[in-house]
Amino acid sequence: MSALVLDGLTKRYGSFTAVHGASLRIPHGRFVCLLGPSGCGKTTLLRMIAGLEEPSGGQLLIDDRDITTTPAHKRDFGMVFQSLALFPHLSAGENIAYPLRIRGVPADERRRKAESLLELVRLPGMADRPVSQLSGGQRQRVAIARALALEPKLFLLDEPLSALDAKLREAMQIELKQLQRRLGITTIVVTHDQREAMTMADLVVVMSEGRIRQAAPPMEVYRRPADAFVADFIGMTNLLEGEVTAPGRASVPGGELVLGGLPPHGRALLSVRPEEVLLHPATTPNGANRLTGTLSFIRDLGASVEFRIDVAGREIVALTRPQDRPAVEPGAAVIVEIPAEACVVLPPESRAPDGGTAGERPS
Ligand SMILES: Nc1ncnc2c1ncn2[C@@H]1O[C@H](COP(=O)(O)OP(=O)(O)OP(=O)(O)O)[C@@H](O)[C@H]1O
Repeated sequence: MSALVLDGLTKRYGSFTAVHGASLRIPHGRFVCLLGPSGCGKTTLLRMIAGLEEPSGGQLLIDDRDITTTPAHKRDFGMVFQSLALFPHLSAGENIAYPLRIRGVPADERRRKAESLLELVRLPGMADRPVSQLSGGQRQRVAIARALALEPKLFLLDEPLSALDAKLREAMQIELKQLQRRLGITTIVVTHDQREAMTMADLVVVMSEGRIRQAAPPMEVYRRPADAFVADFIGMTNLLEGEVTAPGRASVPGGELVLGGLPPHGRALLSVRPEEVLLHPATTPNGANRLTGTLSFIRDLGASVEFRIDVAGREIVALTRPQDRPAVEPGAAVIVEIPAEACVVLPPESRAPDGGTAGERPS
């Protein structure tokens, strides 16, 4: 049984469609990140799940019960917004206890519950501290504790960490993930930050232009992107365009690749992660899946070394560990090896029109 089912959820604003038929099954206890660039419809989708936005089409089910038209306050969901929306004149404890007060929970029980929630979010003994005297990260935790006060069935967060500085944000990502694991509560977070999604999610839902492009565990989204948009949005990739010349063979700029999973004929679009690309000096014997190019740039990134290679007028990026750095210098002729198993064959029509990939040569 699925905890939450989205079945063709659609949102139209006049003639503009913000979310096109989003369908997804989210089993109990999963941590889901809705990930995509600005304007892709992730907040609209979350707001439809929360009951804050009425769908123009489709259905929403929780444990097989249709809640598409159930008002937000009857859904038993906890929400944290980017703004946090804490009451500045109340203490941390009073903020957390607020939803309990609305429900008529007696004062001593409210106090006990607020204190245990403060412990849960690692702010023990802070119940009486005015919210105005808390740091950004502490306020974040109070907002999370308040959203959890009514033991919601579903925990929904919209860019909850975006106001925090980079270091605190990373720490909070890990903390939020650990908290979710401890509670086992089904959680959906909106983010535009792919590292954040990779850190926290069991299921990454990649969206663009109002559509779900792929919903899969983080490493699957990285290793087996469903299309060029996902390949390009998650991490860095080389997109190689070619033509199928024979079964299992494709010609690409600079040579030929032998690999599985190609269409029988026509165009082929391949994604190859830079860390899978092997770089050899030009003295290495040429062979299958080896393209000849010229090394144009080397970047030492500390934990890795990045090589930019001009292959038949296209740029290919390779990444190695510093200890595996080949003895090549800019301007040298090199051989780029693309192992067959490193290639992901993508639908050719999914090529992002604006490029912006590692494989795109800057003009
Ligand atoms: N009330 C509205 N009326 C008209 N258009 C809207 C409305 N709300 C959202 N949109 C449009 O729907 C699209 C999706 O918006 P949404 O806020 O869901 O995107 P998002 O992916 O969350 O972006 P961001 O990361 O910038 O918040 C955008 O083009 C937005 O302008």
